[in-house]
Amino acid sequence: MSAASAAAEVPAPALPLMEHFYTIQGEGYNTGRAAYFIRLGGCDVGCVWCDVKESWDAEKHPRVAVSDLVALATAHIGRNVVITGGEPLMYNLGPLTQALHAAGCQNWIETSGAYPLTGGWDWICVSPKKFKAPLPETLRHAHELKIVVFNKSDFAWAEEHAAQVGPECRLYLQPEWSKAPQMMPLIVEYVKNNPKWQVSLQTHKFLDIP
Ligand SMILES: C[S@@+](CC[C@H](N)C(=O)[O-])C[C@H]1O[C@@H](n2cnc3c(N)ncnc32)[C@H](O)[C@@H]1O
Ligand SMILES: Nc1nc2[nH]cc(C(=O)O)c2c(=O)[nH]1
Ligand code: SF4
Ligand SMILES: [Mg+2]
Repeated sequence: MSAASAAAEVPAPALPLMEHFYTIQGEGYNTGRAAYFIRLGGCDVGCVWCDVKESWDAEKHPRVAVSDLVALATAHIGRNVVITGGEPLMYNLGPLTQALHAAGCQNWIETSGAYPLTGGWDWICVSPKKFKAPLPETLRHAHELKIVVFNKSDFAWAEEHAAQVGPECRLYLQPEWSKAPQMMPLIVEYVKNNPKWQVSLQTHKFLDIP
């Protein structure tokens, strides 16, 4: 047996699955588009304002085989799949993204960029965090940079990261959900004065959908 066919018979490692749902992408460039969300468990970045802290402990979530994840993601008419978490890049996403592509999916990722980029992606959203710095290599691959604005010092921090992405990368400022009433007027003024940036809102929270 060749090394290649032996490798093909080794099943891809199962991944901890917190939740999965078919919804509308609520944030950033692909806002408004139907997408199947796969939320992997496990994150050690520790954002104080994280809106999905239940995802952090990978052990709390069952491991699911790649083939079963693909079956879930392709059970609806849409073929856009968002891999999120938790921090999805804590895992090697090569086998999952390969299987999703083979099933005709478009693979999108939501990541902090704190771990090496693995897998094949049609859209990469990097949302860097102060709590664990993004890798320069991952920032260079971003199609979209999405900065969560928690206080007014975050605009200068956003510019530091905008200087590290490629020339085609879309730039978004998204208010931290609980601070939106205070931060939104500042974001509006900032985008008016710095039009390379765009506003991103967590529209799914206004719509009360997942
Ligand atoms: C829950 S995270 C999971 C993916 C990855 N760990 C990350 O942080 O990019 C998904 C997206 O939600 C954003 N997010 C998390 N908590 C938020 C909050 N309280 N307000 C606004 N955006 C938030 C993150 O910055 C990220 O862009
Ligand atoms: N509708 C919807 N859009 C999203 N965009 C990014 C999300 C995430 O938690 O990664 C998310 C989410 O949880 N729901
Ligand atoms: S990196 Fe993402 S999942 Fe992890 S704590 Fe921060 S917002 Fe939450
Ligand atoms: Mg979310």
